[in-house]
Amino acid sequence: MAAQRFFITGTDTEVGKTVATCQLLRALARDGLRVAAMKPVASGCEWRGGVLWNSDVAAHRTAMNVSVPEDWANPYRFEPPISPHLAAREAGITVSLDHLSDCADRLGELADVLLIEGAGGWLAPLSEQHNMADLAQRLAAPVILVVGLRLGCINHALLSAAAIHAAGLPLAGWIANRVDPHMARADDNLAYLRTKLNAPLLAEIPYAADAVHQVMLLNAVSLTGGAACTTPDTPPN
Ligand SMILES: Nc1ncnc2c1ncn2[C@@H]1O[C@H](COP(=O)(O)OP(=O)(O)OP(=O)(O)O)[C@@H](O)[C@H]1O
Ligand SMILES: C[C@H](N)[C@H](N)CCCCCC(=O)O
Ligand SMILES: [Mg+2]
Repeated sequence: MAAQRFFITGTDTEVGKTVATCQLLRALARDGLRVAAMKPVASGCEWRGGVLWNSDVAAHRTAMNVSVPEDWANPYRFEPPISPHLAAREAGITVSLDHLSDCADRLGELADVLLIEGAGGWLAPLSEQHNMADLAQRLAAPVILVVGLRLGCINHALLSAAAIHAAGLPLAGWIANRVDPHMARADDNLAYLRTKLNAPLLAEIPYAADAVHQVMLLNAVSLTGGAACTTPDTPPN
């Protein structure tokens, strides 16, 4: 049976999509599920042993519990750390949604859950024609929004949620990631978002130097079991 897939987006680049993806993979694996991740397009790669290496893809590999071919998990990789549409254009490559959909289908045969991490935020472009939202639509993947808790994130989170809704995709849930340990009124910001984002808060990720290696403490929410999603009245801790 094909994997249940989720598209992991964020309020911006560098808000913790990779950290959240890795933590969620581990949490689901601990529940006995076969989990895989995909990074459809990675810009910001480096040459290692004659091949382009990407840190997001490498991090995903530490948290997956199935073996998947690199060319399916990360079909497009580019060296410069710039917007994917520019990196692809400079490389003379057109990112194909057909190809990405094909790779996601193949990966989906190997796992129970497939997490697909976008690059940048919801409308980051893949080409002159397409962006992450088009890809998520093409993959028909419910969306998980990672909110990097820092000043400005309320606006970014609500705009992202509105755009996800406008794309006709369900917001399966959101994750609050404490990327800024010095953020003033962080809890008040989080409380406001809980009242305004019309989706369950799946988890809060504390600030930690080794966050990418940790396991997500999921709230009492069913992502994969088919039961109704619920957010507890009182968050854990
Ligand atoms: N909870 C956290 N505590 C401490 N550092 C964090 C946390 N979450 C993320 N970081 C750090 O912030 C940086 C950005 O995180 P990450 O790479 O997960 O972002 P991203 O949204 O995946 O970025 P991109 O758009 O490049 O894929 C990384 O250095 C990461 O280790
Ligand atoms: C290189 C970086 N870390 C990401 N992979 C790409 C971020 C693209 C952002 C595009 C934009 O919204 O301006
Ligand atoms: Mg990332």
